[in-house]
Amino acid sequence: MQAQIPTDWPEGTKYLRAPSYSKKLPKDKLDTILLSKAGSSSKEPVLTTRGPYANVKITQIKDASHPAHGQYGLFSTQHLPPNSFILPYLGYVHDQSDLDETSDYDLSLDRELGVGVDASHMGNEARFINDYRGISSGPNAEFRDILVDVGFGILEKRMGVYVLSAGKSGKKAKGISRGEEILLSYGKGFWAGRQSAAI
Ligand SMILES: C[S@@+](CC[C@H](N)C(=O)[O-])C[C@H]1O[C@@H](n2cnc3c(N)ncnc32)[C@H](O)[C@@H]1O
Repeated sequence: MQAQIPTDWPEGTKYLRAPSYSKKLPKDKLDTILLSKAGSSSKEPVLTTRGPYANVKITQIKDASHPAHGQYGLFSTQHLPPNSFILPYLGYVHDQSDLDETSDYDLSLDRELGVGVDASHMGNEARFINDYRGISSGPNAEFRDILVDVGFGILEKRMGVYVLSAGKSGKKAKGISRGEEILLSYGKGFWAGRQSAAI
């Protein structure tokens, strides 16, 4: 039986159900990502999760006023309550010795160790989440550290995408409505980097 992949998944990009580790990642860095369940006292939530994700849909953007018109975005297929987990951000886990500086899909996993997750050639639905700038007044989702129980007594450190907490604003209290685009903040650094690359 062929394993399922999401509708509209791009040809030539590998669909991942778990992170793919660079062979150049040294053991001491790997040991900060793959933790023993028995010895772990981490505060992060421990989840079990595996794609494809039915709560989201990869959709081509047809609205000409959308800044990523013609590209893809990630939309919800159901109401997603405030503070709820949506999906993990999967990709190629690497350090600075194995970095693609041209990637627009590279997310930091551990800033101190210089470890990132690059979803340019392989990843899951999360690689399609756009930045809110020019689309909405703010993001409706954010990255949070998570631990995933991968069995064999191992917890794997990943980045998870969560719906923003309700906060004080009435808008955020609704969470993400069915059919709404999921939007993150990539951070100003992402756009500043693109600007300097274009010069
Ligand atoms: C991680 S990808 C997001 C998915 C991408 N739209 C796709 O179809 O593969 C990041 C790229 O999406 C585009 N993008 C994301 N948010 C955007 C925004 N607010 N305005 C313009 N382009 C955006 C940019 O081309 C950026 O380099």
